[in-house]
Amino acid sequence: MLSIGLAGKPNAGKSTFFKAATLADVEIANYPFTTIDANHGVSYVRVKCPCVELGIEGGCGRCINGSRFVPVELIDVAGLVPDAHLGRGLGNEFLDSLRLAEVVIHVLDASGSTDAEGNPVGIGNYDPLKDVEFLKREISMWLFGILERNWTKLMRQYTSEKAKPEQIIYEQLGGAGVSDKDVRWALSRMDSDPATWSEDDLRRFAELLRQSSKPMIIAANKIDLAPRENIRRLMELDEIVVPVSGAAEIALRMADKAGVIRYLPGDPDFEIVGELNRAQKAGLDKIRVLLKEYGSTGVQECINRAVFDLLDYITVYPVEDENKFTDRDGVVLPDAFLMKRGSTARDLAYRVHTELGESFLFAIDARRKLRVGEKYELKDGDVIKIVATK
Ligand SMILES: Nc1nc2c(ncn2[C@@H]2O[C@H](COP(=O)(O)OP(=O)(O)OP(=O)(O)O)[C@@H](O)[C@H]2O)c(=O)[nH]1
Ligand SMILES: [Mg+2]
Repeated sequence: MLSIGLAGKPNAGKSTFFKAATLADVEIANYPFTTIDANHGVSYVRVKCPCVELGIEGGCGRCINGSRFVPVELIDVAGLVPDAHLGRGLGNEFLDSLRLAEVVIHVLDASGSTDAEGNPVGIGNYDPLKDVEFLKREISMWLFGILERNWTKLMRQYTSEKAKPEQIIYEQLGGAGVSDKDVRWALSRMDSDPATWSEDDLRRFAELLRQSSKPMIIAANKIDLAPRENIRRLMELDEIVVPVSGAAEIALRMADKAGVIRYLPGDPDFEIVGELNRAQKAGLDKIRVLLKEYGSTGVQECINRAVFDLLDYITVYPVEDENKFTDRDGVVLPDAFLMKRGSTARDLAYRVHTELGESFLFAIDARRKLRVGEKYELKDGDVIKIVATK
Protein backbone atom coordinates (compact mmCIF):
# COMPACT_ATOMS: atom_id res chain seq x y z
CA MET A 1 0.00 0.00 0.00
CA LEU A 2 1.17 3.50 -0.78
CA SER A 3 2.69 5.12 2.34
CA ILE A 4 2.39 8.73 3.45
CA GLY A 5 4.58 10.05 6.29
CA LEU A 6 3.41 12.72 8.73
CA ALA A 7 6.45 14.60 9.98
CA GLY A 8 7.32 17.88 11.64
CA LYS A 9 8.49 19.35 14.92
CA PRO A 10 7.04 18.11 18.22
CA ASN A 11 3.59 19.35 19.25
CA ALA A 12 2.66 20.53 15.73
CA GLY A 13 -0.38 18.24 15.55
CA LYS A 14 0.86 15.15 13.68
CA SER A 15 -0.98 12.67 15.90
CA THR A 16 -4.10 14.83 15.79
CA PHE A 17 -3.96 14.75 11.98
CA PHE A 18 -3.33 11.00 12.15
CA LYS A 19 -6.27 10.40 14.46
CA ALA A 20 -8.50 12.59 12.29
CA ALA A 21 -7.52 10.68 9.17
CA THR A 22 -7.59 7.13 10.58
CA LEU A 23 -9.84 7.37 13.66
CA ALA A 24 -7.19 5.30 15.44
CA ASP A 25 -6.91 5.87 19.17
CA VAL A 26 -3.53 7.57 19.63
CA GLU A 27 -2.06 9.79 22.29
CA ILE A 28 -2.39 13.54 21.79
CA ALA A 29 -1.10 16.11 24.27
CA ASN A 30 0.18 19.65 24.48
CA TYR A 31 3.84 18.87 25.16
CA PRO A 32 6.76 17.74 22.96
CA PHE A 33 7.52 14.06 22.30
CA THR A 34 4.11 12.70 23.15
CA THR A 35 4.64 10.20 20.34
CA ILE A 36 7.78 8.06 20.56
CA ASP A 37 7.02 4.98 18.46
CA ALA A 38 5.60 5.77 15.05
CA ASN A 39 1.90 5.02 14.58
CA HIS A 40 0.86 3.20 11.43
CA GLY A 41 -2.73 3.34 10.23
CA VAL A 42 -5.01 3.21 7.24
CA SER A 43 -6.48 6.34 5.76
CA TYR A 44 -8.07 7.03 2.39
CA VAL A 45 -7.88 9.19 -0.68
CA ARG A 46 -11.28 10.41 -1.82
CA VAL A 47 -12.12 10.02 -5.51
CA LYS A 48 -15.18 10.31 -7.70
CA CYS A 49 -16.60 6.81 -8.19
CA PRO A 50 -17.17 5.89 -11.86
CA CYS A 51 -20.54 4.32 -11.03
CA VAL A 52 -22.20 7.73 -11.32
CA GLU A 53 -20.90 8.46 -14.83
CA LEU A 54 -21.55 4.89 -15.90
CA GLY A 55 -25.17 5.33 -14.86
CA ILE A 56 -25.20 2.23 -12.66
CA GLU A 57 -28.61 2.05 -11.10
CA GLY A 58 -28.63 2.16 -7.33
CA GLY A 59 -24.89 2.94 -7.27
CA CYS A 60 -22.12 0.41 -6.85
CA GLY A 61 -22.41 -0.17 -3.12
CA ARG A 62 -18.73 0.64 -2.64
CA CYS A 63 -19.03 4.40 -2.59
CA ILE A 64 -20.91 6.93 -0.52
CA ASN A 65 -23.01 9.21 -2.72
CA GLY A 66 -20.48 8.90 -5.53
CA SER A 67 -17.39 9.37 -3.34
CA ARG A 68 -15.09 6.43 -3.15
CA PHE A 69 -12.43 6.08 -0.44
CA VAL A 70 -9.31 4.19 -1.53
CA PRO A 71 -6.93 3.01 1.23
CA VAL A 72 -3.42 4.38 1.76
CA GLU A 73 -1.06 3.92 4.70
CA LEU A 74 -0.39 6.81 7.04
CA ILE A 75 2.67 6.93 9.33
CA ASP A 76 2.68 9.31 12.30
CA VAL A 77 6.35 9.95 13.04
CA ALA A 78 7.72 11.18 16.37
CA GLY A 79 8.56 14.88 16.51
CA LEU A 80 11.78 16.02 14.85
CA VAL A 81 13.87 18.89 16.16
CA PRO A 82 16.59 20.83 14.31
CA ASP A 83 19.75 18.66 14.04
CA ALA A 84 17.71 15.49 14.40
CA HIS A 85 20.02 13.94 11.79
CA LEU A 86 22.84 14.26 14.32
CA GLY A 87 20.80 12.27 16.78
CA ARG A 88 19.25 15.21 18.68
CA GLY A 89 15.96 14.18 20.32
CA LEU A 90 16.48 10.58 19.09
CA GLY A 91 16.25 12.09 15.62
CA ASN A 92 18.01 9.32 13.76
CA GLU A 93 15.67 6.64 15.00
CA PHE A 94 12.70 8.90 14.35
CA LEU A 95 13.88 9.66 10.82
CA ASP A 96 14.13 5.93 10.16
CA SER A 97 10.32 5.74 10.47
CA LEU A 98 10.15 7.68 7.21
CA ARG A 99 11.83 4.88 5.26
CA LEU A 100 8.60 3.55 3.84
CA ALA A 101 7.06 6.92 3.09
CA GLU A 102 6.76 7.84 -0.59
CA VAL A 103 5.64 11.35 0.26
CA VAL A 104 5.73 13.50 3.37
CA ILE A 105 3.05 15.74 4.81
CA HIS A 106 4.92 18.34 6.84
CA VAL A 107 2.58 19.17 9.71
CA LEU A 108 3.40 22.71 10.72
CA ASP A 109 1.91 24.64 13.65
CA ALA A 110 0.63 27.69 11.77
CA SER A 111 -0.75 29.25 14.96
CA GLY A 112 2.75 30.08 16.14
CA SER A 113 1.97 28.70 19.59
CA THR A 114 4.98 26.37 19.81
CA ASP A 115 8.68 27.12 19.42
CA ALA A 116 11.22 25.29 17.23
CA GLU A 117 11.41 22.48 19.78
CA GLY A 118 7.66 22.20 20.23
CA ASN A 119 7.40 23.93 23.62
CA PRO A 120 4.14 25.87 24.13
CA VAL A 121 4.76 29.64 23.95
CA GLY A 122 1.24 31.08 23.41
CA ILE A 123 -0.48 31.86 20.12
CA GLY A 124 1.42 34.14 17.76
CA ASN A 125 4.66 34.11 19.74
CA TYR A 126 6.64 32.10 17.21
CA ASP A 127 6.90 32.68 13.48
CA PRO A 128 5.80 29.45 11.72
CA LEU A 129 7.66 30.46 8.56
CA LYS A 130 10.83 29.58 10.44
CA ASP A 131 9.76 25.91 10.39
CA VAL A 132 9.27 25.58 6.65
CA GLU A 133 12.82 24.67 5.67
CA PHE A 134 14.10 22.66 8.61
CA LEU A 135 12.41 19.37 7.80
CA LYS A 136 13.82 19.28 4.27
CA ARG A 137 17.28 19.75 5.68
CA GLU A 138 16.84 17.04 8.31
CA ILE A 139 15.66 14.50 5.76
CA SER A 140 18.34 15.31 3.21
CA MET A 141 21.05 15.25 5.91
CA TRP A 142 19.71 11.88 7.11
CA LEU A 143 20.15 10.56 3.54
CA PHE A 144 23.56 12.21 3.41
CA GLY A 145 24.52 10.38 6.61
CA ILE A 146 23.55 7.00 5.14
CA LEU A 147 25.69 7.68 2.06
CA GLU A 148 28.61 9.27 3.85
CA ARG A 149 29.09 6.32 6.20
CA ASN A 150 30.40 4.15 3.38
CA TRP A 151 31.21 6.70 0.71
CA THR A 152 34.96 5.96 0.44
CA LYS A 153 34.29 2.26 0.16
CA LEU A 154 31.51 2.78 -2.34
CA MET A 155 33.68 4.96 -4.54
CA ARG A 156 36.53 2.46 -4.39
CA GLN A 157 34.07 -0.16 -5.60
CA TYR A 158 33.01 2.18 -8.38
CA THR A 159 36.50 3.05 -9.63
CA SER A 160 38.18 -0.33 -9.19
CA GLU A 161 35.37 -2.67 -10.13
CA LYS A 162 33.84 -0.38 -12.72
CA ALA A 163 30.44 -0.91 -11.13
CA LYS A 164 27.67 1.48 -12.10
CA PRO A 165 27.38 4.35 -9.60
CA GLU A 166 23.57 4.31 -9.72
CA GLN A 167 23.57 0.65 -8.72
CA ILE A 168 26.02 1.11 -5.86
CA ILE A 169 24.23 4.18 -4.52
CA TYR A 170 20.81 2.58 -4.88
CA GLU A 171 21.92 -0.45 -2.91
CA GLN A 172 23.33 1.70 -0.15
CA LEU A 173 20.05 3.63 0.10
CA GLY A 174 17.69 0.77 -0.64
CA GLY A 175 16.24 0.64 2.87
CA ALA A 176 15.52 4.38 2.93
CA GLY A 177 12.77 4.11 0.34
CA VAL A 178 14.81 5.62 -2.47
CA SER A 179 14.11 4.07 -5.88
CA ASP A 180 16.61 3.51 -8.68
CA LYS A 181 14.68 6.14 -10.62
CA ASP A 182 15.28 8.66 -7.82
CA VAL A 183 19.00 7.88 -7.89
CA ARG A 184 19.22 8.23 -11.67
CA TRP A 185 17.34 11.51 -11.60
CA ALA A 186 19.56 12.96 -8.85
CA LEU A 187 22.72 11.80 -10.66
CA SER A 188 21.51 13.44 -13.88
CA ARG A 189 21.31 16.74 -12.00
CA MET A 190 24.95 16.57 -10.88
CA ASP A 191 27.53 17.78 -13.33
CA SER A 192 30.58 15.78 -12.25
CA ASP A 193 31.73 12.22 -11.69
CA PRO A 194 30.76 10.92 -8.19
CA ALA A 195 34.38 9.80 -7.65
CA THR A 196 35.43 13.46 -7.67
CA TRP A 197 32.71 14.79 -5.36
CA SER A 198 33.53 16.92 -2.35
CA GLU A 199 31.49 16.67 0.83
CA ASP A 200 29.42 19.64 -0.35
CA ASP A 201 28.67 17.87 -3.63
CA LEU A 202 27.49 14.84 -1.70
CA ARG A 203 25.25 17.10 0.38
CA ARG A 204 23.79 18.62 -2.77
CA PHE A 205 23.22 15.15 -4.15
CA ALA A 206 21.44 14.08 -0.92
CA GLU A 207 19.11 17.08 -1.22
CA LEU A 208 18.28 16.09 -4.82
CA LEU A 209 17.54 12.56 -3.61
CA ARG A 210 15.27 14.03 -0.95
CA GLN A 211 13.34 16.07 -3.49
CA SER A 212 12.76 13.04 -5.64
CA SER A 213 12.18 10.35 -3.01
CA LYS A 214 10.35 12.29 -0.27
CA PRO A 215 8.43 15.10 -1.93
CA MET A 216 6.68 17.29 0.59
CA ILE A 217 3.42 19.13 1.11
CA ILE A 218 2.82 21.51 4.00
CA ALA A 219 -0.21 21.12 6.26
CA ALA A 220 -0.55 24.58 7.85
CA ASN A 221 -2.23 23.18 10.97
CA LYS A 222 -4.28 24.75 13.79
CA ILE A 223 -6.03 27.22 11.47
CA ASP A 224 -8.76 27.43 14.10
CA LEU A 225 -6.23 29.24 16.31
CA ALA A 226 -3.87 30.79 13.79
CA PRO A 227 -3.67 34.53 13.14
CA ARG A 228 -4.92 34.99 9.54
CA GLU A 229 -1.71 36.83 8.74
CA ASN A 230 0.30 33.62 9.37
CA ILE A 231 -1.81 31.65 6.91
CA ARG A 232 -1.58 34.38 4.31
CA ARG A 233 2.22 34.46 4.53
CA LEU A 234 2.48 30.66 4.38
CA MET A 235 0.22 30.56 1.32
CA GLU A 236 2.48 33.01 -0.47
CA LEU A 237 5.42 30.59 -0.32
CA ASP A 238 6.56 28.72 -3.39
CA GLU A 239 5.34 25.45 -1.84
CA ILE A 240 2.13 23.43 -1.76
CA VAL A 241 0.49 24.69 1.44
CA VAL A 242 -2.90 23.45 2.64
CA PRO A 243 -4.62 25.19 5.57
CA VAL A 244 -5.64 22.45 8.04
CA SER A 245 -7.42 21.94 11.31
CA GLY A 246 -6.81 18.42 12.51
CA ALA A 247 -8.82 19.19 15.63
CA ALA A 248 -11.88 20.26 13.61
CA GLU A 249 -11.65 17.12 11.48
CA ILE A 250 -11.61 14.91 14.60
CA ALA A 251 -14.67 16.71 15.96
CA LEU A 252 -16.57 16.26 12.70
CA ARG A 253 -15.61 12.61 12.24
CA MET A 254 -16.55 11.79 15.83
CA ALA A 255 -19.87 13.62 15.56
CA ASP A 256 -20.61 11.77 12.34
CA LYS A 257 -19.73 8.46 13.97
CA ALA A 258 -22.04 9.29 16.88
CA GLY A 259 -24.82 9.95 14.39
CA VAL A 260 -25.41 13.59 15.33
CA ILE A 261 -24.16 15.02 12.04
CA ARG A 262 -23.73 13.75 8.51
CA TYR A 263 -20.23 14.49 7.24
CA LEU A 264 -17.85 12.93 4.75
CA PRO A 265 -14.10 13.64 5.05
CA GLY A 266 -13.28 16.45 2.65
CA ASP A 267 -16.82 17.86 2.55
CA PRO A 268 -17.20 21.65 2.58
CA ASP A 269 -20.07 21.43 5.08
CA PHE A 270 -22.05 19.04 7.30
CA GLU A 271 -25.67 18.45 8.17
CA ILE A 272 -26.97 18.25 11.71
CA VAL A 273 -29.22 15.20 12.08
CA GLY A 274 -29.26 14.47 15.82
CA GLU A 275 -29.76 16.10 19.19
CA LEU A 276 -26.98 18.48 20.29
CA ASN A 277 -26.39 20.17 23.61
CA ARG A 278 -25.51 23.85 23.68
CA ALA A 279 -21.74 23.33 23.91
CA GLN A 280 -21.73 20.86 21.02
CA LYS A 281 -23.81 23.24 18.94
CA ALA A 282 -21.43 26.14 19.67
CA GLY A 283 -18.40 23.97 18.77
CA LEU A 284 -19.94 22.90 15.49
CA ASP A 285 -20.97 26.48 14.66
CA LYS A 286 -17.34 27.53 15.02
CA ILE A 287 -16.22 24.73 12.74
CA ARG A 288 -18.82 25.74 10.17
CA VAL A 289 -17.34 29.26 10.07
CA LEU A 290 -13.92 27.70 9.49
CA LEU A 291 -15.25 25.49 6.67
CA LYS A 292 -16.85 28.53 5.02
CA GLU A 293 -13.55 30.38 5.11
CA TYR A 294 -11.21 27.58 3.99
CA GLY A 295 -13.48 25.24 2.03
CA SER A 296 -12.76 22.19 4.22
CA THR A 297 -10.75 21.13 7.27
CA GLY A 298 -7.87 20.42 4.88
CA VAL A 299 -7.08 16.90 6.17
CA GLN A 300 -8.57 15.06 3.18
CA GLU A 301 -7.17 17.67 0.79
CA CYS A 302 -3.62 17.07 2.09
CA ILE A 303 -3.90 13.32 1.54
CA ASN A 304 -5.42 13.74 -1.92
CA ARG A 305 -2.89 16.33 -3.06
CA ALA A 306 0.03 14.27 -1.73
CA VAL A 307 -1.11 11.26 -3.74
CA PHE A 308 -2.47 12.86 -6.90
CA ASP A 309 -0.51 16.12 -7.25
CA LEU A 310 2.88 15.20 -5.81
CA LEU A 311 3.11 11.50 -6.58
CA ASP A 312 0.99 11.67 -9.73
CA TYR A 313 -1.09 8.57 -9.07
CA ILE A 314 -4.32 7.72 -10.89
CA THR A 315 -7.21 5.44 -9.87
CA VAL A 316 -8.19 2.47 -12.03
CA TYR A 317 -10.94 -0.11 -11.67
CA PRO A 318 -10.38 -3.69 -12.86
CA VAL A 319 -13.55 -5.66 -13.72
CA GLU A 320 -14.29 -9.09 -15.21
CA ASP A 321 -17.47 -8.21 -17.07
CA GLU A 322 -16.99 -5.17 -19.28
CA ASN A 323 -20.73 -4.75 -19.86
CA LYS A 324 -21.96 -4.95 -16.30
CA PHE A 325 -18.71 -3.57 -14.74
CA THR A 326 -18.65 -6.45 -12.26
CA ASP A 327 -16.37 -9.18 -11.01
CA ARG A 328 -17.15 -12.88 -11.28
CA ASP A 329 -19.55 -12.73 -8.36
CA GLY A 330 -21.51 -9.83 -9.78
CA VAL A 331 -20.03 -7.19 -7.48
CA VAL A 332 -20.05 -3.82 -9.27
CA LEU A 333 -16.65 -2.06 -9.51
CA PRO A 334 -15.20 -4.30 -6.80
CA ASP A 335 -11.71 -2.80 -6.63
CA ALA A 336 -10.02 0.55 -6.99
CA PHE A 337 -6.25 0.57 -7.49
CA LEU A 338 -3.91 3.51 -7.14
CA MET A 339 -1.25 3.35 -9.84
CA LYS A 340 1.49 5.69 -11.03
CA ARG A 341 0.54 7.73 -14.06
CA GLY A 342 2.23 6.09 -17.03
CA SER A 343 1.28 2.56 -15.88
CA THR A 344 0.04 0.26 -18.63
CA ALA A 345 -2.76 -2.28 -18.99
CA ARG A 346 -0.20 -5.00 -18.41
CA ASP A 347 1.03 -3.33 -15.21
CA LEU A 348 -2.56 -3.44 -13.99
CA ALA A 349 -2.78 -7.14 -14.83
CA TYR A 350 0.35 -7.79 -12.76
CA ARG A 351 -1.06 -5.71 -9.95
CA VAL A 352 -4.24 -7.82 -9.86
CA HIS A 353 -2.27 -11.06 -9.93
CA THR A 354 1.20 -12.09 -11.14
CA GLU A 355 -0.34 -14.92 -13.12
CA LEU A 356 -2.72 -12.53 -14.85
CA GLY A 357 0.24 -10.36 -15.85
CA GLU A 358 2.13 -13.33 -17.23
CA SER A 359 -0.76 -14.71 -19.24
CA PHE A 360 -2.01 -11.30 -20.43
CA LEU A 361 -3.51 -11.23 -23.96
CA PHE A 362 -5.22 -7.87 -24.24
CA ALA A 363 -7.48 -5.57 -22.25
CA ILE A 364 -10.84 -3.95 -22.80
CA ASP A 365 -11.51 -0.35 -21.91
CA ALA A 366 -14.97 -0.97 -20.46
CA ARG A 367 -16.15 2.63 -20.77
CA ARG A 368 -15.58 2.68 -24.52
CA LYS A 369 -15.89 -1.08 -25.11
CA LEU A 370 -12.60 -0.87 -26.90
CA ARG A 371 -9.86 -3.48 -27.12
CA VAL A 372 -6.44 -2.16 -26.08
CA GLY A 373 -2.97 -3.69 -26.03
CA GLU A 374 -0.51 -4.34 -23.22
CA LYS A 375 1.19 -0.98 -23.69
CA TYR A 376 -2.05 0.97 -23.37
CA GLU A 377 -1.41 3.80 -20.89
CA LEU A 378 -4.07 3.80 -18.21
CA LYS A 379 -6.06 6.96 -17.63
CA ASP A 380 -7.48 8.22 -14.36
CA GLY A 381 -10.87 6.59 -13.75
CA ASP A 382 -10.38 3.82 -16.32
CA VAL A 383 -12.52 0.69 -15.94
CA ILE A 384 -10.55 -2.21 -17.43
CA LYS A 385 -11.16 -5.87 -18.16
CA ILE A 386 -8.05 -7.98 -18.60
CA VAL A 387 -8.24 -10.91 -21.00
CA ALA A 388 -5.66 -13.63 -20.43
CA THR A 389 -4.90 -17.11 -21.67
CA LYS A 390 -5.70 -18.67 -18.31
N1 LIG B 1 -6.65 24.17 18.25
C1 LIG B 1 -6.02 23.15 17.67
N2 LIG B 1 -5.17 22.41 18.39
C2 LIG B 1 -4.54 21.40 17.78
C3 LIG B 1 -4.75 21.09 16.41
N3 LIG B 1 -3.99 20.02 16.09
C4 LIG B 1 -3.33 19.68 17.22
N4 LIG B 1 -3.65 20.50 18.24
C5 LIG B 1 -3.16 20.45 19.63
O1 LIG B 1 -1.74 20.52 19.60
C6 LIG B 1 -1.18 19.71 20.63
C7 LIG B 1 -0.21 18.71 20.05
O2 LIG B 1 -0.93 17.79 19.24
P1 LIG B 1 -0.33 16.36 18.86
O3 LIG B 1 -1.22 15.82 17.80
O4 LIG B 1 -0.11 15.53 20.08
O5 LIG B 1 1.06 16.83 18.24
P2 LIG B 1 2.28 15.94 17.67
O6 LIG B 1 2.82 16.69 16.53
O7 LIG B 1 1.84 14.55 17.43
O8 LIG B 1 3.29 16.00 18.89
P3 LIG B 1 4.51 14.99 19.30
O9 LIG B 1 3.98 13.59 19.26
O10 LIG B 1 4.88 15.43 20.65
O11 LIG B 1 5.57 15.22 18.29
C8 LIG B 1 -2.36 19.06 21.34
O12 LIG B 1 -2.69 19.85 22.47
C9 LIG B 1 -3.47 19.13 20.31
O13 LIG B 1 -4.76 19.15 20.87
C10 LIG B 1 -5.66 21.90 15.67
O14 LIG B 1 -5.93 21.73 14.48
N5 LIG B 1 -6.25 22.92 16.36
MG1 LIG C 1 2.42 12.79 18.24
